[in-house]
Formats: sequence, C-alpha cells, structure tokens
Amino acid sequence: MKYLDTIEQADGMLQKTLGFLKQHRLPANPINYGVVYEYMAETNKDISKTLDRDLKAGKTIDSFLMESLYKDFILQQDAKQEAIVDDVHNVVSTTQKHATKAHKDTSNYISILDEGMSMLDREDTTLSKQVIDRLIKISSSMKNSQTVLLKALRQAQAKTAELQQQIDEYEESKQIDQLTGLFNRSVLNQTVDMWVSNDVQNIAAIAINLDHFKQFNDNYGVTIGNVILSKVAQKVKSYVADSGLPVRTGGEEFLIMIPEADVHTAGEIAEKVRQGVEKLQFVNAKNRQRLPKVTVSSV
Ligand SMILES: Nc1nc2c(ncn2[C@@H]2O[C@H](COP(=O)(O)OP(=O)(O)OP(=O)(O)O)[C@@H](O)[C@H]2O)c(=O)[nH]1
Repeated sequence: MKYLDTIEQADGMLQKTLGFLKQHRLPANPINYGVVYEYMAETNKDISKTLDRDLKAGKTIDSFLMESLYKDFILQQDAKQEAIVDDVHNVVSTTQKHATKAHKDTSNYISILDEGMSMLDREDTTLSKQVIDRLIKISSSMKNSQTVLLKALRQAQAKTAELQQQIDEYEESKQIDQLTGLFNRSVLNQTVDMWVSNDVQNIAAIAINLDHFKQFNDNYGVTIGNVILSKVAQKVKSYVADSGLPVRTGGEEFLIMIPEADVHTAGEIAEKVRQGVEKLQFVNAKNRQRLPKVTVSSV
C-alpha cells in the first residue's frame, strides 16, 4: 500500500494541500491534489526538488506543471502496465497447464509401455497383438499431446516476444515527454546519476527558456502554444544529436546536458540553438497571419 497515513495525518495533509492549491489558484482535481499531497507529505523527492526549485525561482505553478509532475513522477503503475503483467501471467499459466498435462501423459505412457512389455508373450500371439495395438494407440495419443505442447510453447514464445516489445515501448514512453518528444526529468536525474557514478569529468548544462511564452498562450491560445513548444523542442534536439541529453524540464524550459564537454563547446551549441529557434517562422493557419518571432534565452 502506498499511503499509510492515519486519518489525523491525512486530515492535516488535506488542509495543507488545499491551502497550497488555493494559494496558487489551482483547482483541486485529482492530479493537482495528488501532486501537492506528495509535496506536502515530502514523500516524493523528485516532486519536492522540482517544486522547491520553481517556487524559489518565482515560477508560475500551474496545471501544466502539475500534469507533467504527475506523469513524470507519480504515474508509474498505470493500466497499460497492469495489462502487460496480466498477459504475462496468462502466458505462463497456459504454458504451465500444457506442460503439466504433457508430463502426466508421459508418465502414463511409460507405465503402460512397461506393463505392455511384460505382457508380451511369444506363445500367445493374440494377446501380444492386442498389447501391440494398444501401445500403437497410446503412442499416437502421446504424439498428439506432445504436438499440442509444442504448439503452446511456440505460441508462448511469440506472445513473449510481443510482450517484450510492448514493455520496451512502454518503458520508452515513460521516459519521453509526450508533447515535445524530449526526455523528461526522471531521465535527467537517472542519467546524471549514472554519469557521476561513471566518473564523467565535465558535464555541461545548457538551460533554454522561451521568452515571454505566456504572451503566446494568452494571445494565440494553448494549441498554438503547444505547436511552438513542440517545434522549438525539435530544434533543440536537432543540435544535440546523440552527443547529449535534451530534456524538457518545465513548461517552456529545456535543458541540454552534455557529458565530457567544455564551456566553449556548450557555448557554441547554445548559440546555434538560439539562432536556429529565431529562424523558425510560425503562421496562424486560421488567418495566415505571421506570429511574432520566437526567441529563447540560454545560460
Ligand atoms: N501551451 C502550453 N503552455 C504551457 C505549457 N506548460 C506551461 N505553459 C505555460 O507557459 C507559461 C510560462 O510562463 P512564465 O513562467 O511566466 O514564463 P514567460 O512568459 O516565458 O516569461 P519569461 O520566462 O520571463 O520570459 C505559462 O503561461 C504556462 O501556463 C504547455 O505544456 N503548453
């Protein structure tokens, strides 16, 4: 069980959580409530770290941020994962059933074979013929049972490969921010930990922030805001290739982490990203009006 709070503790947390939601004008829907509850209870260090950082920087704590924290750091055991586990369970139990039956058939076959052999009599050819007929019959049924087992094993093998692919896709989807296709913060934390434990010497970090993005949302709507975010993210990604890790760290914030890179190289990449984003042109499909230039700041 995830939450072991007593009624009194949960009541206390409820008050604190509602206070936080009210202060930031966030509706108390299940996502916002869940994230803020974890934050107040200090039970999720990733949520605490991100929210503390954003609060300290005076960032807007909005539903976009709540949703991304929920997806990145809470939503792990979802329906899809459970369905995969159920499928694995089915494959295992079906194969086990067939294997148990095949084992029983084999033992049966061996004892009938033993018994038949002892009954074979050179003098009594009629009895011997009956015994042999019975052995032929039982051998053929044994063959059928082995064929069924083989088929079940082949099906299990195919299903296992299919499930493995689903697990891989699922694992990947948990690491990727859906809107931008960049990595999410949980991958950032894991990757940096891995680099540090592998003694990577210089890790360069380029923080990229879209300028006045709130105005784009306010003036042109969230859908256009989303398109802009996604296109800028693609640009960011295109300058990183395989050499670094492009991450969406917040609503309109990205981070490029590059292992074994010096400040000069990082500066060059930051400048390329800045220029590349400025070259992007956005046109409002409804009225063909060109949108103002999108600019980014990087540090
Ligand atoms: N469309 C869209 N907007 C988002 C998303 N996530 C966050 N936002 C919005 O991004 C805006 C960020 O606003 P601010 O933090 O004030 O940043 P800014 O307007 O870029 O201001 P500066 O950073 O100071 O230039 C807020 O209006 C958020 O609601 C998202 O996934 N999609």
